[in-house]
Amino acid sequence: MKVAIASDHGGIHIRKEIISLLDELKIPYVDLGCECESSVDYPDYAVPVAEKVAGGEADRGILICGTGIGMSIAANKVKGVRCALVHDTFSAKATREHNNSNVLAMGERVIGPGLARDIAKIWLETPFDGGGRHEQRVNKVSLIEQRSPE
Ligand SMILES: O=C(CO)[C@H](O)[C@H](O)[C@H](O)COP(=O)(O)O
Repeated sequence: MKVAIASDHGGIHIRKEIISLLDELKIPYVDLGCECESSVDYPDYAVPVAEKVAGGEADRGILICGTGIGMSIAANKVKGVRCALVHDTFSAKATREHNNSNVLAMGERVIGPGLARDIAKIWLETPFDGGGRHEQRVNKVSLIEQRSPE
């Protein structure tokens, strides 16, 4: 598995925490910034991660901003991306099992680094419960993308 990760200025500390988790789990990753403490725009970081996942260069993406909301909205505009905004461990497991989410968004102004690390670990390690009702529902979500105008 390869992960693409990015944050805006509101998510730098949790991004560093998750990078240390990825190192610990020996999961390869590409860190797409941001590099600075100054204010940046979350779509400029969400879209490159989402496109790496949609294009197959990364298997999963992780995005952090202040709330996770802006990142998740932007990432979900990219076809093929199922970005889940998660702030609890139950949802981290459920969104992998039920939604086969391929991008995780979290908010550093909502949760601390310890919980973010636990959420990311569970999300990375939980497989999709495919082959049944969940796969059927995820396929219906993909069909919505196909009927949307370009
Ligand atoms: O996009 C967001 C909210 O939907 C993120 O939380 C951003 O990090 C936040 O909007 C940044 O706010 P700031 O006042 O520019 O620091």
